[in-house]
Formats: sequence, structure tokens, C-alpha cells
Amino acid sequence: MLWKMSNSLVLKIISSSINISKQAGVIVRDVMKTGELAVVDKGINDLQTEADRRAQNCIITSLSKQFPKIAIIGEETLDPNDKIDDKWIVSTFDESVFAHKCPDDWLNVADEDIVVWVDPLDGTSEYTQGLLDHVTVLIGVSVKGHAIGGIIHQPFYNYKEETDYSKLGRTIWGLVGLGAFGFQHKQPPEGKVIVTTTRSHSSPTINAAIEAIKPDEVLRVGGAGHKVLLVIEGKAHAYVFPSRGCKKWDTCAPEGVLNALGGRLTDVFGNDLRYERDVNHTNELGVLATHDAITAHSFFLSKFSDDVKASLLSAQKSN
Ligand SMILES: O=P(O)(O)O[C@H]1[C@H](O)[C@@H](O)[C@H](OP(=O)(O)O)[C@@H](O)[C@H]1O
Ligand SMILES: [Mg+2]
Ligand SMILES: [Mg+2]
Ligand SMILES: [Mg+2]
Repeated sequence: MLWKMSNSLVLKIISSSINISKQAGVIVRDVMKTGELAVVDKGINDLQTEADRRAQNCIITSLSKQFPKIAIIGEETLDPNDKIDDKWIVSTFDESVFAHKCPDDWLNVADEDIVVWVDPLDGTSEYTQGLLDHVTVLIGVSVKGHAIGGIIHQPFYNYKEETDYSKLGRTIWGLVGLGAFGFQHKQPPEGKVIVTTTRSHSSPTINAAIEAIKPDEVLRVGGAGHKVLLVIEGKAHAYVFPSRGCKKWDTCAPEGVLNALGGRLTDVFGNDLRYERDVNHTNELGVLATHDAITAHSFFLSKFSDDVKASLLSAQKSN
């Protein structure tokens, strides 16, 4: 098979990132096992633990060794003298990815058009509180500013049933043109509206926006990756976050997976998020993610009032 002989750069990045995300997941579980989280307060309601630091080091070192010419942006600012253990550097590929033919759009992508966005541990606050299924490792791939694929690794998946730490975890990945793998894609229930939103960064604007939707159920959970998992597994129709605060490394991988499945992630005005290397890291105009790019997305967009939009614009101006 010809494509096996010449795997594209994009497929190689996805394939390598799957194995890297699993190693980051091992690190995240191991730090939790030691109980020594070494928490650093980065700001209001914004924590960093030893697991965030070690996992980012593992991901960025591994990716940049394999792909020295692409841009890689991670959430954490690390001490450059912090060297990592060689055993954490991943140089293998998930071969199952190469069983797929690379979609034509990604066959000839140049290194300089790629930016990989890394959130080594999404849901840090929930991690410190023992809400372990809210935690994900996110590696998102963007091409010319668009999220086209990503990996969402959930290191503690099944932790309530499985007591053997080494058997925990699952890895979901997707690429536009191929679809998404590693989970059961389900449509949310018809005849009712379920939204997922923040549990720890609520505000009057967010609450007003949710009330306007008149949902039957609101799932208040942590983690951007986790909320998008709820959407793609049919547990929620939409992830609604009309507020600043969520960053490009929170949204790139989930958006890549959603895009691969026919869903959509935009700001509250319906504009695509941009992922070029020099963009503002903050998603200033909020986030809306839905399971269906056309009908559901327009439905939820139509529920954002002028007041909600004005509040985001004025917060953007004052920053
Ligand atoms: O990677 P961390 O810092 O844990 O990422 C944060 C997000 O930045 C933040 O938007 C999420 O907020 P909500 O859960 O309140 O939506 C937070 O859970 C983490 O994912
Ligand atoms: Mg953080
Ligand atoms: Mg995050
Ligand atoms: Mg993080």
C-alpha cells in the first residue's frame, strides 16, 4: 500500500502524539499515586502541579525531537533547567494510525503551517480535588490556523470500576477527513436539551446565557476536554462557555476531534477560533461546542443575547 511507504507529516504527528499522550497519562497517574502534587498557584483559580510540569516536559521534549521544525505551544512555563528523565521521552508511533490513508488535504502540509497546542493536564483543579474523570491530556494539531485533528487522552478513565492503575485510561483521536476513534460516538437524546458548562468559573453572564437556553439539564463539570467528551459521547448537546478564560491549548484538540465528527466549536458569535503561532492565547469571546455543526450550532448561537455578547466584547476591550 503506497500510503504506508510515505506517511504524511500530519499522520506522523497524530500517530506519535497518541503514544506521547499515553506516556503523559502515566506521569499524571504516577504523580497522583505519590500524593506529592507540589501545587503552585499561578493566579486566581489557576493551579499547576508537578503532574502538569512533568507531563508538559514529556510531551514537548518528545514532539520537538521528532518534529524539530513545527511550532509547539504548551500551557505551562517551565524552568529550562528542568531536564526530564530519558525514560519519559517517546519516540514510537501508534502504528494503527498508518492503516488509514491520509486525507488529500493533509498530504502535503509544510512544517511551517503546523502549530501543535499542548495542554499537559486539563482540569488541574479537579485533579487536585480527586475528580479524576474530569482530567485529560490534550494535544491539538492546527494547520494554517485551523484545528484539524487532536488527541484527548483521559488517564483515569474507568477509575471508579478498575482498581489496577496500569489498566486505566483511554485515548480518543480524530482527524478531519478520517473521523474519530477510541470511543463510542453517540448522538445526544432527542426531545430534550442538555448543556455542559463550567463548575468552577461561573459568572452572572454565563448563568444568564444558560437560563436563556432553558435546558432540561445542566452538567457542571471541569475541563474543556472532558466537556467536549460529554458532547461527542451524546451526554450533552452543547458545551456553553460565554466567558473569557478558556485558552487555545484547551480548545485545539477537542475542536480537532469535534471537526472530524461533524461537530463544531466557535466563539459565541459563531466565528472559528484561530490557532496560528502568534494568536492571542485566550479565547476572548467564549466557546460554544456542539455535536452538529449546522442545526444544533445555529440553535445555541441564536440563544446568546445581545447583552451576553456585549459583555464579552467589553471584557475583551478592557484586556
Ligand atoms: O488546563 P487547565 O488549566 O486545568 O484548564 C482549565 C481551563 O483553562 C478552564 O477553561 C476550565 O474551566 P472550567 O472547567 O471552569 O470550564 C478548567 O476546567 C480547566 O480545564
Ligand atoms: Mg492550567
Ligand atoms: Mg486546560
Ligand atoms: Mg492544563
